[in-house]
Amino acid sequence: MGITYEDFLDLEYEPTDEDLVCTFRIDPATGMSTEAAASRVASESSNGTWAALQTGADFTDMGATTFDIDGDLIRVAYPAGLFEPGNMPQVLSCIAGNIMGMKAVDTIRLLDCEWPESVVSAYPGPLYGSSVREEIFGVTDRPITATVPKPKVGLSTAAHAQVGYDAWVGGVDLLKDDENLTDQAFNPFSDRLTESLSLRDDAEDETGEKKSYLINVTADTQTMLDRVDEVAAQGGEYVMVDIITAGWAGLQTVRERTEKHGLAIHAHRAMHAAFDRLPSHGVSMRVLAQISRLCGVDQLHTGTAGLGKLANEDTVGINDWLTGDLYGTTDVLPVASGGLHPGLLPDLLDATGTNVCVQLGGGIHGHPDGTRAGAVALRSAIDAYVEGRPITEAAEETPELAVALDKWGTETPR
Ligand SMILES: O=C(O)[C@H](O)COP(=O)(O)O
Ligand SMILES: [Mg+2]
Repeated sequence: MGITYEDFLDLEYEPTDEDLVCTFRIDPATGMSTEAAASRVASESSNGTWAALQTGADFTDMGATTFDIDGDLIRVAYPAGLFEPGNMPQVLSCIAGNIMGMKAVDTIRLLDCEWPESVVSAYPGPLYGSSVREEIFGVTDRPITATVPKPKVGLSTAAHAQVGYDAWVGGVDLLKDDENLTDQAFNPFSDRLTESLSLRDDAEDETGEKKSYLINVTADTQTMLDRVDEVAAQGGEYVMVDIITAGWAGLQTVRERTEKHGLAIHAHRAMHAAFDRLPSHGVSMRVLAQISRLCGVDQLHTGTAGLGKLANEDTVGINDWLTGDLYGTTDVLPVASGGLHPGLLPDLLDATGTNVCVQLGGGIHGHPDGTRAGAVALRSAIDAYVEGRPITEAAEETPELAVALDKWGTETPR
């Protein structure tokens, strides 16, 4: 028995319920037919290589099959047995591994995956998902809100916590660390945790509302686990992980530990654009979101439907996937963040619906009257939207919102 590229292309093949089906867009190299490139994608991502191989009796065929070619789109079916149960790095070493750099294609993009139940069931999925709104904050009718103090790094521990306090009492639900704030000398992790949770308690007393803190535990895996334990011991409800830079293995290990403590995971996606920004190459944000759900994040940044400062692909489609059914697993709460301000909220929430977390950094702290006023403006805009009122009407009663709308209007920042 030998294996050659041709063995990985079968346009008559019908995927089974056990197969993981991946859709790729490919641009074959000069002189390479689509069929030849497509068969190489299936080969290199499963059990083939550039040379024809001889196999003997002690061999389980874990070959993938390209079963559909439609212009530059190809679909590849992978047998579930190719994948180690619950090992996301291993899955990605198949479906987004060597093929991303192989010369048979000038570009290749993993656009979408259809995950079989046999693969999904080996992952924990989120502990809370969008139920954080109700379970942590007791909120059912509105998006929850978050804010990142700005400047994103450099604030002292006391100043950072004070910004959190001002935002909480102004009406924000969640204080969030920025993606590059972890444990630096100007604002050490442990001090920040203690001081912020102390002011959180004050803000809860003052407002009568539940408040919480997304503290960034991102580091090497052992340090992340220590920080997760510390957050739980101090009475936090969440940890935040930069899931792309920390890596899927680290995230999976953190997810095991957060389960033990009942903590939720807020996932920041910094560096995702290295994979998904160029439309013809890499791994789509849609697939990164799917992987995040399997690995068990509760909240995930998914963009702002084109309204904010960051380049976005299909925010609405991704959010639908994250909140849709996946064999009964818990959903994920989408987080809209990056260049938002109150004037953009109606269009944003029209696009995403209200089962989201809305995060404003500059859109709160850049308010001419400061953080607390910025937080009041955000909350007023959210409440008006949920009540079905124009935010311009709410601005007549809430001067903080009027000032924000006057400053930013409905412009999309860059
Ligand atoms: O981490 C984030 O989500 C960003 O720092 C958002 O900041 P911005 O609201 O000022 O764009
Ligand atoms: Mg940020």
